[in-house]
Amino acid sequence: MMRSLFRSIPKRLGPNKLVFCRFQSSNPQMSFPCVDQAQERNRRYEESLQQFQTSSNEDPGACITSPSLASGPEPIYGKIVSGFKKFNYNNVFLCDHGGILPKFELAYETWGTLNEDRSNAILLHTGLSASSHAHSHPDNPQPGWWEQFIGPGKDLDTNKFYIICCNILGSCYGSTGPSSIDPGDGKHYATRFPIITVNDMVRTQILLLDHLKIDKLHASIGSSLGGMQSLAFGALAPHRTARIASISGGARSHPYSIALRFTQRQILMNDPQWNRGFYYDGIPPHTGMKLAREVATISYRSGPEWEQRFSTRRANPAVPPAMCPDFLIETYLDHAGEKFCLQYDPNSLLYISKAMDMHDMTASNQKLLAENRKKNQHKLEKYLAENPNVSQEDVIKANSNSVVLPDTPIEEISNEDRTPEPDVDSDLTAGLVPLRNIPTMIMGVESDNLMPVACQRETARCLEKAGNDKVVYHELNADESFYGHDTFLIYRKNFNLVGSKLKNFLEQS
Ligand SMILES: CC(=O)SCCNC(=O)CCNC(=O)[C@H](O)C(C)(C)COP(=O)(O)OP(=O)(O)OC[C@H]1O[C@@H](n2cnc3c(N)ncnc32)[C@H](O)[C@@H]1OP(=O)(O)O
Repeated sequence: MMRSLFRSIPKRLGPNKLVFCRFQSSNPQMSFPCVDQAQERNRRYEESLQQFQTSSNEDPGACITSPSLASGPEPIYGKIVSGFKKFNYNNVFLCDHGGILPKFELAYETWGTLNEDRSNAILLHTGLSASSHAHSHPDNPQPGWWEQFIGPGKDLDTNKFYIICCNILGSCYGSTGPSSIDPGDGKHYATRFPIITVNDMVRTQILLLDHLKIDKLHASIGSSLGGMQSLAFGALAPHRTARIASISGGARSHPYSIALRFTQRQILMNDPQWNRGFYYDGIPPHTGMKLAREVATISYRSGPEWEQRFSTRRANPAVPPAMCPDFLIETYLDHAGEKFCLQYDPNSLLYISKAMDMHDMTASNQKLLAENRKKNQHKLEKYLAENPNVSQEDVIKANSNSVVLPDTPIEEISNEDRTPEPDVDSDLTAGLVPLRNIPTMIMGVESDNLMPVACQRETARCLEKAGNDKVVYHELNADESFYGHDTFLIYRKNFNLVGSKLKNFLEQS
């Protein structure tokens, strides 16, 4: 007679609420609740897909979510259709690596009031998986991912500034990305979506600013990938921002970060359900996503924090050791993966994380991209020839934003005592010349494993060498924050160093 084995595994439902869930093993010999859990998720997804297909005409593939995901820094966007404004750009857009988007959309949200001379706007660039919902508002009252930082009198003071937060190209939270429909054939782009760069993301945002008739920003700011974008903005359009703040970002990726993201992509792409990116009509690669998120979470936080928070405690010392989540750190990672695996589009993760890897503001890389774009101009011409109704002028304007590098290399300040630096330093210095007149705040966190503080030091150093004498550099040491990369997302009342330093920088004349 078949015997069902049950095994209890702990599950956190909220702070300090540990309950035990029971999963039935499909194999009578062995019990692996975490494996059963993935199968159960598959079954639930299949069921909800069927229900969804019968009850709605909407597309289940666009940003899939689970009803159990009702917490976290971002709202549950599910079928993301409202709560933000939309910028529709109906002209062709040529990407840095030669891909063509016949048109694109960007979701954005705003807080505060644009002043009469339109000079108080701050563009808040987001991290990898964030939506435009940085703060609550009447159209979406759920708390945003920077809820505590934005508002009247807050770090981003809405009494003074008009804050614009834009969901990035490639994402799935209302902007055009792999889960969007290709107008060419009415099907999801999936992995036919073009490779995009951080510059491409910023170029679309510059078009949004044109649309909003904002010539010059008070500041371009962001953390993590957002910090990369805020710097890229300075290289693409130095005349369009009065300040830049980059927190835990950097002017180029670190090989360690690339390695971490590569591993996540490999895990995801090797989930058979990824199906080379064409999963929108079926079950998404949720197991790959979950595992990728677990690896990502390891890179988002720090060892010292986890020592204090979890140490080597087991979730339930009363039960025998098991292969499935057992230590508190394991149940924590499991929870983080579970929470995310149906919340975000896997292909968006692939494209955006790849863009982060390729982020490199050295002069040589920026020149290469500019050359690439010139080489690919014929694609635009072909498109225009095939679509005579498209305004040529608009297309040229949209695709003219390119890096503003000097024609002649800058002369390095001579310093005989200085030990020769590796080439990359001068290359990055030359790449940052366009930012030399823009007051720039760089902030790093010593406990950051993902974007090592060395990247922030390098960015600040090269900016100074490029002639920028208004670089403000802050580094939070281990006593000031041990939350690693995610420091910028964690608000601590009366000890909010990220917010307070940013506020000082934004409000100084
Ligand atoms: C790379 C870029 O460009 S951007 C950077 C990317 N970073 C991210 O995406 C951030 C992801 N992290 C988050 O979203 C976090 O929730 C933050 C940063 C917003 C807040 O962090 P914290 O306040 O420390 O909370 P954290 O999420 O770590 O822990 C709380 C959650 O873990 C659960 N939890 C805590 N300990 C355990 C445990 N031992 N076992 C199981 N679950 C646990 C809690 O129940 C809670 O669950 P809930 O969120 O579903 O309510």
